[in-house]
Amino acid sequence: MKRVGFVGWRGMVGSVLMQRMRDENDFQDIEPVFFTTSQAGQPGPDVGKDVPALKDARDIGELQAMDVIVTCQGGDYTEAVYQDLRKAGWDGYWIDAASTLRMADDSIIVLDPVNADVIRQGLGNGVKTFVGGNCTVSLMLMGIGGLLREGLVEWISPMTYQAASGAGAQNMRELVAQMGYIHKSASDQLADPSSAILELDRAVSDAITGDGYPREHFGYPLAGSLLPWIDKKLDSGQSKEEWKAEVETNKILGRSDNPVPIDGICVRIGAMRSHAQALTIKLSKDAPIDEISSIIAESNPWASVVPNDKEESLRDLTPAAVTGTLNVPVGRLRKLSMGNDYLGAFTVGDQLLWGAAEPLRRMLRILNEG
Ligand SMILES: NC(=O)C1=CN([C@@H]2O[C@H](COP(=O)(O)OP(=O)(O)OC[C@H]3O[C@@H](n4cnc5c(N)ncnc54)[C@H](OP(=O)(O)O)[C@@H]3O)[C@@H](O)[C@H]2O)C=CC1
Ligand SMILES: N[C@@H](CC(=O)OP(=O)(O)O)C(=O)O
Repeated sequence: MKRVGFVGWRGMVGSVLMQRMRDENDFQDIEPVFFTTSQAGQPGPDVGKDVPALKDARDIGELQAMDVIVTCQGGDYTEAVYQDLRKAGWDGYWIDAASTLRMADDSIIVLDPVNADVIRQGLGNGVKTFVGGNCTVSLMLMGIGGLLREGLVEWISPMTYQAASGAGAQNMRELVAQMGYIHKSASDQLADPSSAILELDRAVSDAITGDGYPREHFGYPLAGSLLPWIDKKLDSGQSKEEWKAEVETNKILGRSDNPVPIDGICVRIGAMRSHAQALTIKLSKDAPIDEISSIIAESNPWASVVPNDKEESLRDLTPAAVTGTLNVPVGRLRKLSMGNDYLGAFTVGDQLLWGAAEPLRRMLRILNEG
């Protein structure tokens, strides 16, 4: 049985990973050891079997005793520990949610329903470092990866609608606090159905722009507004989140030598934990919508096609519909007025599941099953 060390298991991504592993009985087949940066010596979590007390996540000696380390602790931790651990001679498997090592030459970005072949080849070549992809990228590929595989895509422009969870647990709290603050500020006008709508609008607007609006974590209003920038600015004028779309997609697909151009604008909206994105896809040929739909629906068990109708789209193609599930529906499929080789699409998925925890869980399973 492999000794598997878990770091970052009590954070937001880590908690989702723990839940999925419990649901799938994954702990049964491994010897889990839990680490912490702040609570060494305390009891480990309940995973249905005895586990030792929490170990210090910065203790290289303890980490070296692991066959596999799974970390959801974040990039600072990876930077602080990974190189020292490798330099100390540790040759185990490192599975990481953070972006730090994603573009390293000796790492593979894992999303096995899309790139099992790349993962298997990497394992065969002795790769030991496996990193989960950016949430938006992974969710796009779970939805329309089949079209890329079939060579139907010349380029993609994704316009994203990203949930608060991508910014962290405190930001999710802040979004709800902002919603509550708005409601409180406008409650008098809301309680009186005959009040003038512009009075309600003014109360909301004053609340959002006023000093009392909770904005410690986002810095700006999200509820009642949106944030058209995610992560830092690069010299290209892209945000880092936008830059990831092309480089990560092509690395996941193992086609960095012949990359598909992918670029768009990433936007934070007031959803809790499911990201959505509208895609403009330049097709390499005038493929019929029926063929495109079949490729998407058959590409993996979690992708599905929502018919391009109002009722189905409003019911099935939203953050509210998919949150907490592994489903990645793709809809609004239609040829755009620019020409028959321009495809419009809209897709949505839970960014804490396929966007973060699930690819790591499945990578551990692949290692365990050999
Ligand atoms: N948020 C996201 O959408 C995604 C995040 N990631 C990556 O995962 C990393 C971790 O993200 P996320 O899970 O959001 O981080 P969190 O802030 O939720 O958790 C990180 C660590 O904070 C410590 N911590 C301190 N106080 C608490 C508390 N009250 N409850 C729980 N944990 C606490 C824990 O470490 P300890 O036990 O050692 O004290 C925990 O492992 C990110 O830095 C990023 O690299 C990747 C993809 C998506
Ligand atoms: N940046 C993403 C979340 C995230 O953690 O991405 P990455 O794993 O690439 O750092 C978002 O804000 O929605």
